[in-house]
Amino acid sequence: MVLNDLFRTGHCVGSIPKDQADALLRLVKQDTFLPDKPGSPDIAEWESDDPSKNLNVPPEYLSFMENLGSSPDLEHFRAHMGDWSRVNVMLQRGRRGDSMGWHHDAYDPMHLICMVYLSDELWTPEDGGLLQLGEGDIDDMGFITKDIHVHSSVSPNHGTLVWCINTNPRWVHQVTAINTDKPRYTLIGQFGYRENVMRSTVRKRYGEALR
Ligand SMILES: O=C(O)CCC(=O)C(=O)O
Ligand SMILES: [Fe+2]
Repeated sequence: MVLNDLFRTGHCVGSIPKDQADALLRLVKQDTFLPDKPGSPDIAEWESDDPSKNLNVPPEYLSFMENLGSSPDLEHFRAHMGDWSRVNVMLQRGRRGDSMGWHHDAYDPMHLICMVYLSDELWTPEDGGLLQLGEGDIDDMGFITKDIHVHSSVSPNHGTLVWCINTNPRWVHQVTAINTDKPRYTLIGQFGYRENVMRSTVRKRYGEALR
């Protein structure tokens, strides 16, 4: 965890050990994915619409994320706010043509999120599927408006780990269109507090259409 990067730009980029990435990729390849909206990545069948209420995360993924959340790298956060009492996990498979527009993870009010990429093949920028991390002005609802300044573009290579602060709605991310037949796997972790999740009225605030 590079605190300067994280607090200057809202994100930082690192990696997980190769043996852990290899073990996760083996699991992911055996998983079943269901289609989401056209143009959006497929989602693991064990996911739920409300990640904070999902009790069906396979234990191998959950334990990996719980370990990541308790790593010394995150001590700064836990010193301020206490140990995470809720860890969400999601898994997605993007394919050619899929993309995701600029957003922060407003669909669940968790404090810190991470993305872990898993792949057998090497990704180049020409393959698309870049995770872009940016910043821009927001409207009164906390949604990004326009003129996003892109801080980083990250290819989804095996073992890459990206941390994002999810409490500042100016810090957003998107996924550019995938231009290759390589499957693009993302394991997503969200770290926060059960109390906040239970009290959340996200759909009341942002509307029922929110994912
Ligand atoms: O797959 C990625 O790189 C990003 C996924 C994401 O932003 C999300 O599911 O909210
Ligand atoms: Fe996201």
